Amino acid sequence: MALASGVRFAPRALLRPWALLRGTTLGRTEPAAGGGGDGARRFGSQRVLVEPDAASGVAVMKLRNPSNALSLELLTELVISLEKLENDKTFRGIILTSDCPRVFCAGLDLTEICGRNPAHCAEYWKAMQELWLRMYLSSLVLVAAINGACPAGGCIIALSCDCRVLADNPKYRIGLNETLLGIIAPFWLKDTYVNTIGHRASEQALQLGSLFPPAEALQVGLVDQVVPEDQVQSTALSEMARWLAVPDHARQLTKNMMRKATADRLLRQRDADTQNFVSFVCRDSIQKSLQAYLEKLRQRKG
Ligand SMILES: CCCCCC/C=C/CC(=O)SCCNC(=O)CCNC(=O)[C@H](O)C(C)(C)COP(=O)(O)OP(=O)(O)OC[C@H]1O[C@@H](n2cnc3c(N)ncnc32)[C@H](O)[C@@H]1OP(=O)(O)O
Repeated sequence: MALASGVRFAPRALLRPWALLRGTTLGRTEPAAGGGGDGARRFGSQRVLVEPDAASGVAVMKLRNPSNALSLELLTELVISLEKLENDKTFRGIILTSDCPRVFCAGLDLTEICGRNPAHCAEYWKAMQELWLRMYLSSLVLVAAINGACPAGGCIIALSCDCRVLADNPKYRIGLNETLLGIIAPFWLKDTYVNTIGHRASEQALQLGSLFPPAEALQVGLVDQVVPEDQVQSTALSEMARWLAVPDHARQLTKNMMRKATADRLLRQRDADTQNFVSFVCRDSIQKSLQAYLEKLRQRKG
């Protein structure tokens, strides 16, 4: 964890993301539409598309999984893409957005924890912890351009960024709705919520499983700007410029000062948190309610 200009304080070797790659296509590089030099080359994988702009030092990272549910593969590909950008000194910021219509991120991929064995659930949860740790402590500026629904794990991905811009569409609700599924947000999701909107608002929202429409999300402080849908990207870029106007080392050390204690809490209890998650989700009663919820989602589609 060097602390200097170009600081990299994110714990890099928390887990070896490459070891998680199972038949993904990460690492492919393709020229962006219109061609161009290195700065215009996209890279990415099946589930994450990265459009880097070397001139501005900003990369746009697009999620492109079905409903952007956080499958093990998506988590792994996100960690690897993030690491790749962090290790390239050209880049100072990432705009995270969705390539999937109407959904920014549907949260945990429930098929990863429904009808799976404990070992799989543990592997999955470790990958979730890993992504959160890396995003929450990233030395880069992360701006979430939220162009769709953003429940539960999707909300946590957005809250791990430094700044959030939400499209003004009443269907694009954001929040931690775990209690409505009969599950409990783990302490580090709760901590992230409290750090963003404060204790009392979190206490209410977490117990009620509130999903906030844009105006309410802005009011409670879950997002920083609500703008018409066609202005989400441009507003995210303007926000990025504001954050990048600050010298990197001062901003990075300040970010670390604000977030490290929260991340350390998970780092200290990572194994216990994994065991707790696995024993909870593998209970028969929880499996039944997750199964019923998934079924409801599938039927709703028709
Ligand atoms: C100690 C215990 C600790 C426990 C901690 C657990 C932490 C949990 C955090 C979570 O993230 S739990 C997941 C919560 N997520 C949700 O409740 C979102 C559910 N999805 C939706 O509400 C909607 O899908 C949407 C995101 C608003 C999108 O709506 P849209 O109408 O555009 O799409 P659908 O037709 O509903 O869905 C399309 C397709 O995707 C499947 N799907 C949606 N969400 C998930 C998901 N989270 N996991 C798995 N699959 C999902 C849905 O079933 C459809 O599938 P199909 O096969 O195409 O029919």
